[in-house]
Amino acid sequence: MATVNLSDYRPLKINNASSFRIGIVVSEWNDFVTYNLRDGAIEVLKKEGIPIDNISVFPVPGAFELSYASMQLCKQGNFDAVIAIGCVIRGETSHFDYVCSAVAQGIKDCNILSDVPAIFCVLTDDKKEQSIARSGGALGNKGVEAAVTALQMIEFKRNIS
Ligand SMILES: Nc1c(NC[C@H](O)[C@H](O)[C@H](O)CO)[nH]c(=O)[nH]c1=O
Ligand SMILES: CC(=O)[C@@H](O)COP(=O)(O)O
Repeated sequence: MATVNLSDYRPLKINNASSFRIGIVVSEWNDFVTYNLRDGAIEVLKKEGIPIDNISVFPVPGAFELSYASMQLCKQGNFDAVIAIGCVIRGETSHFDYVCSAVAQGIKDCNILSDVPAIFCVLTDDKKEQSIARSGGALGNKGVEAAVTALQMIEFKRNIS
């Protein structure tokens, strides 16, 4: 299968990006993946003009905890967008399904129940190799895509205000 880098993007050139404040919640489970997602996101935010002091990173134990932490940040009102970063890799039991479903619903709830865009940057993979490929490997970096999405959603919100 041809490798497709899903993270190629053209600079967004967003107006007033220097005023944007971004919260990043990153789970430490599978940190060999989540830290690469985090770094990919931060690289894009800096490229697009977000001052590093406007980017706040908050670690949590696992993907399941992303919901609580992201909701807290969204409701706090100090950020223009929150990016939830995690990596869930299937094990032997159905625990994978419960964790993935819970965090997807939890981040969705942040969008519905708060006024702050919450970006779902959680890999839900069957194999470790799939996660590696999507966190700076042959298939790009989902953290890059999440950062682009965050900026686009902030601009969306400002355009409708
Ligand atoms: N197996 C993975 C987990 N499991 C831990 C849960 O996310 C959670 O921390 C625990 O159930 C306590 O509430 N977390 C991941 O992020 N990735 C996994 O592969
Ligand atoms: C996604 C998980 O929680 C997973 O790592 C748990 O592994 P297992 O299903 O083998 O207990």
